[in-house]
Amino acid sequence: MATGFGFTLKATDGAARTGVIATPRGEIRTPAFMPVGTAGTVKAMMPDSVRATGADILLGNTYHLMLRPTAERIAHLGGLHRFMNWHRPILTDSGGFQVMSLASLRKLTEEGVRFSSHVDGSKHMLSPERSMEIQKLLGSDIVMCFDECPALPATDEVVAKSMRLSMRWAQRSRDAFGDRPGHALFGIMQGGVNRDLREESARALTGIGFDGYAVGGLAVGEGQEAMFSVLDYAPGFLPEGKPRYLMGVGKPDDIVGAVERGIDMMDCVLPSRSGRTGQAWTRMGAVNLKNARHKDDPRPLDADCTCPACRNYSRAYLHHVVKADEIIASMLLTWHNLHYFQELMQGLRDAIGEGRLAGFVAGFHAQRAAGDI
Ligand SMILES: CC1(C)O[C@H]2[C@@H](O1)[C@@]1(COC(C)(C)O1)O[C@@H]2CNc1nc2cc3nc(N)[nH]c(=O)c3cc2[nH]1
Ligand SMILES: [Zn+2]
Repeated sequence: MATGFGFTLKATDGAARTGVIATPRGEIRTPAFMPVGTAGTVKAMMPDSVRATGADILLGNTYHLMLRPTAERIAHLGGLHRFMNWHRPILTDSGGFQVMSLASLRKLTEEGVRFSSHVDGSKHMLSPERSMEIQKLLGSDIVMCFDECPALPATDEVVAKSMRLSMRWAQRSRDAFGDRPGHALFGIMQGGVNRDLREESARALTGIGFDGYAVGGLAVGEGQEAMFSVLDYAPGFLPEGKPRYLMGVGKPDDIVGAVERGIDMMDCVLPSRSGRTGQAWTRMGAVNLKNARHKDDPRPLDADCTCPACRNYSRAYLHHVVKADEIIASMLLTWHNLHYFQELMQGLRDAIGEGRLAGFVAGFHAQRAAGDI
């Protein structure tokens, strides 16, 4: 790991691991869930509230911040931590995935990607070198290589061609990142759902050498079964002593299955995005607070949850403010969802640490199957 970074494995249970990533801005307990703060904010949350849910690290996006307010402006104002008032670790995605999923008029070449902003149509370019420069300007603690994530389904030929481009871009990212004590660079494995291509990608990345390794190219619509079939072998292609980060995942049962298969870090817009649409995630399963059945229900969302929404409000109130599209609805449900996701991560960390993950997972699934939610 880079100077100032260290990953200590504390326990394993089957393929699952629990440990700590030490960084200059604080420790990250793994397995870790990273709330997504795309444009310098975890939507509907104050930074102190994000911390209160149990988050050790959050995610920012090169693509969004380079367009607005620009990385140069954030650097001029003291960097992303100062700008958004979050002084613990930040991981930034490198922009390639967001360009392909959000920008228009994209032109992909060996050099990089030229595209038009989805914000104002202005012309931009991202390359491994420019992505490293932007992430350095932002001051993020964990920098992601610039890669290309092919949309699935795709032929093996298309996936292979894209993966090999990403591996050349990984080398260029490494070269451009240089030696930055206190900052880590993570490589991103590609290869779709093809085991040989995944292994080829892992060999290429470990040959270059990174402080951590992401499993990319998943959570792009392939479905849980296909994702788990890749995770049954892909983490094992990566160095045991380095963090393994599964990008863009996911629903609670995706998270549990990924941790069982050796993943240490995850991020997903789900808890925050669904919180803004009236959807709550609970130990018993998903609850849609738009549903009229809640309008007279005096019970809390989850009587065993200690978050502000569950401690102080009824389902009837949550239903009312969701239906009225009140701002507090997004605040309360986002807080609850992030609190639940972090509580799930703590449960996983404790279970792995005590060698009882199988029982924890069985209980997790049993709770979701049973009872009225
Ligand atoms: C764009 C947005 C907001 O991010 C979510 C969500 O939409 C959406 C869109 O389609 C679904 C699947 C429904 O979820 O996919 C995102 C979650 N999956 C995901 N995020 C990723 C980020 C990644 N970053 C890099 N650099 N490389 C990758 O290979 C990569 C793969 C990823 N997979
Ligand atoms: Zn709650």
